[in-house]
Amino acid sequence: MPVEEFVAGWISGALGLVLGHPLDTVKLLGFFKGMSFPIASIAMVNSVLFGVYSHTLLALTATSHQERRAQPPSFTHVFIAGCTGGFMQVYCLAPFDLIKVRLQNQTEPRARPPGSPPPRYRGPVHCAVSIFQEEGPRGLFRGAWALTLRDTPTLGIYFVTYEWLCRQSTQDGQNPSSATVLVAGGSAGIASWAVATPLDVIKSRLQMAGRKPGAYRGVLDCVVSSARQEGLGVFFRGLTINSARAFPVNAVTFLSYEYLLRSWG
Ligand SMILES: CN(C)C(=N)NCCC[C@H](N)C(=O)O
Repeated sequence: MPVEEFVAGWISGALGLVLGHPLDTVKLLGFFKGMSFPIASIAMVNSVLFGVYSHTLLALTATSHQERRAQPPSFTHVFIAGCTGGFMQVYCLAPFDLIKVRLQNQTEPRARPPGSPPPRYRGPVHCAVSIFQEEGPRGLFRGAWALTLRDTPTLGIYFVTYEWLCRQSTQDGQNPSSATVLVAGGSAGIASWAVATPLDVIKSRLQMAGRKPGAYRGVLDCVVSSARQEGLGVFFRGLTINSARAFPVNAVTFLSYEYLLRSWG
């Protein structure tokens, strides 16, 4: 099995992550202060996403990455491959995403008034161990179903948007220019996050609820009670920051992914 797509996905995910670092720091209250954990986790998730996407297209169309400009796959195949990549990366992403959300929602030590109790989780590893001890192994996958609903279709949309925009401004059989890849990749990031944001809100609420008594009974219950209590606007919370971050992160991710695969021939 060719591994270049997985390696290129890992490196491009890491580069996108470094670029998104300032916005993640704002969004995540210091979670990305250290880069080693996100690089080991989110870049690995990107590697699964791009690797599975490319291998699914290979299975569906019998074309390798290099052959796909001359013989472009149909958008239906691109969508199916994107959904498959999105579905497969969820089970790798779920525990890391849960840790991120739990850390994001606790007060930063720097901001704590003197005398207040220390934060519940001391860092990503302590957070993972505590969840495992308190909620069992399944606790680490809390919110995974909402994450599956969020990522399966949205990653289909992600790759279709990218491919469609590249083909609009590229002659048949040619590779898209760097400027085209940057714009198409950034726009794919924005389009996918715009669609993903409502389920992102629900997923984060389920992840935060943990095993608390009175917590939501499931995805639907969380959707209904959030809408009843806070109105439909609740589903668009975070849309602006998600989009502002999505453009540069995904522009760089796609540019480095394409560049690496082209230079490896
Ligand atoms: C809407 N979703 C979930 C995505 N488009 N995911 C793929 C892009 C991942 C990239 N590292 C990012 O954080 O934007």
